[in-house]
Amino acid sequence: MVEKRKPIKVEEALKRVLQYAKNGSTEYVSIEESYGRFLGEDLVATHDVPFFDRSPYDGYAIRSVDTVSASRNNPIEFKVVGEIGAGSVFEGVVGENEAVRIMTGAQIPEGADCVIMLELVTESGEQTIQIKRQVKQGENISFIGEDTKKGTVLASKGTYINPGVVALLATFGYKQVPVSAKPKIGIIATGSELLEVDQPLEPGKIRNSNTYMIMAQIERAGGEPIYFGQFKDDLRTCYEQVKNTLEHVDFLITTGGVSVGDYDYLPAIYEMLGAEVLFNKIAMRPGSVTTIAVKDGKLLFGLSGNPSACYVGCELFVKPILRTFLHNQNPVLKRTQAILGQDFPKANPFDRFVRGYVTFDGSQLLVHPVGLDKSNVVSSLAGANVLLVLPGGTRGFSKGMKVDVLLLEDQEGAPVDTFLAGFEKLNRGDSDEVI
Ligand SMILES: Nc1nc2c(c(=O)[nH]1)N[C@H]1C(S)=C(S)[C@@H](COP(=O)(O)OP(=O)(O)OC[C@H]3O[C@@H](n4cnc5c(N)ncnc54)[C@H](O)[C@@H]3O)O[C@H]1N2
Ligand code: MOO
Ligand SMILES: [Mg+2]
Repeated sequence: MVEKRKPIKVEEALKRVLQYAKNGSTEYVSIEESYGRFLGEDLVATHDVPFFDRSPYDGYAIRSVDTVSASRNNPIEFKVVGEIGAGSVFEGVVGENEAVRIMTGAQIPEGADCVIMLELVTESGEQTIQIKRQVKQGENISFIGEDTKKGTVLASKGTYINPGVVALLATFGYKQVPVSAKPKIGIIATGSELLEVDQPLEPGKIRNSNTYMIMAQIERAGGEPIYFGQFKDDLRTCYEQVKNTLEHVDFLITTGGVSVGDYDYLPAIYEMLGAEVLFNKIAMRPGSVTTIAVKDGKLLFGLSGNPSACYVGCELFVKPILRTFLHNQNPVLKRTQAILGQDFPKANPFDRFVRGYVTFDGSQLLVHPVGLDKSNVVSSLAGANVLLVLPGGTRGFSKGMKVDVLLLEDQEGAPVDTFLAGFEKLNRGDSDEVI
C-alpha cells in the first residue's frame, strides 16, 4: 500500500525549516574579493565624510563678506594668493579681498568661507580676478560630515556587499573585510538514469542537470556548493554516501528519490539515519515532494529529481537557510506584484510557482509565464527571472489580473515575516487535491 502523504502549506513548511536555521562564523577576505559576499560585522563610519571641508567645484575660495557689494556694475577685485589642486593644502590664511584658486576636492583654506566657480569670474590681471556677484557664506562648500557622520552604522552585519558597499569599505580603510563565512552545502544526486555531463546519451538515460543547476543557485545565494557525486538508486550506497557526507557539510541537498516510487530511497535513508522528517509533502507545485529532515541539528534537503521542482525547492527552502547562515536579515525572495501578460487557464489545486519573465511596459510590471509549466521541464528555467505565485484552490488566471511574483535575480531579499504574511494572505480556495 503506497503511503498517503499529508501536504502542509508552504508557509508552514518554511516555518518548520527556519526553526533549524543557524548563523555561521566570520572570516576575512581582501577588499577585491568582497563583492558579492555578506558583511561579517556592522560597517560603521570610523570618521566623518568628508573628513575636511572641501570644494565641490573648480573655482576660487574667498571670504563671502568681501562680495557683499559685488554686482555687474560694481565688480570687486581679488588678489590670487595661491593655487591648490585636490590633495594639496593652502598653508596661509585667506585675507580681505584675497582668493585662492582651488580645484574640486581640495580642502577649503583657512579664512575662506565660500567658493565661486571659475566660469563666474573674470581674470583681470596676472594675479587678479574680478567678481560681479555676491557669494553667500558656505556657498559651494562640501562640509565635514555632510556625506556621513562618524559613528553612523552604514550597513549592518549580514548585508549583501554590492559595489556601493565596496566603496564604503574602501572609504573606511578596510583592506581586509570581515565577511560571513559561506555555508558548505553538500550535493548528492541520486538516480540510476543519470549520466555524467560529458557522457553520450543512451536509451533511457539523461544527463544530470540538477547538480549543476543547484550549484549555481547556491552560488547565486552566496553559499559554497560541494558536489559529492551522483549515485545509482541503491539503498546501501546512497545511505552510506548521505551519512558520510553529512559530517563534512553544514547542510546537505539530495536530488531525486523522495517520492513514493520503488527506487525512491530517501525516505528509507532518513529512517536509517534516525533523522527527523519535518515534512514530506507541501501543498505546492512544482516541488510537492520536497522533503526536509534534521539529523543532529543538521538539515537534509530532499529536493525532487524533477528539474523545475528541484529549482523551486532550492529557492524557497534552501536559500533562506543559507542566507540566515550568512547573518542576512532578508533571507527570502523579494515579492512584488505584476500584471499577468497572458491567460493562465490551468487550475491550481496547490499553490503554483510558475517560472515567469517580468518586464516593465512603461507604466507597470508585466509577467509572462515561460515555457511549459510542468515540474519535469528544464527549458523554462533558463528564461525565468521570477516565480509567479498562484494561490491553491483557484481555477486559472486571466490576462490583466494582478499576481504576486518572487524575484529570482534580486540580491536584496526580504524579511521572513513579510514573506510568510504574503502567503498567509493569499486568496486560496478549497483544494480537492489530496496527493
Ligand atoms: N505515484 C506517484 N508518483 C509521483 C508522485 C506522487 O506523489 N505519486 N510525485 C510526482 C512528483 S510531483 C514529482 S516532483 C516526482 C518526484 O520524484 P523524485 O523526487 O522521487 O525523483 P526521481 O523519481 O528520482 O526522479 C524524478 C524525475 O527527475 C529526473 N531526475 C532525477 N535526477 C535528476 C537530475 N540530477 N538531473 C535531471 N533530472 C533528474 C528523473 O529522471 C525523473 O524523470 O515524482 C512524481 N511521481
Ligand atoms: O513535486 Mo512535483 O514537482 O509537485 O511536481
Ligand atoms: Mg521518484
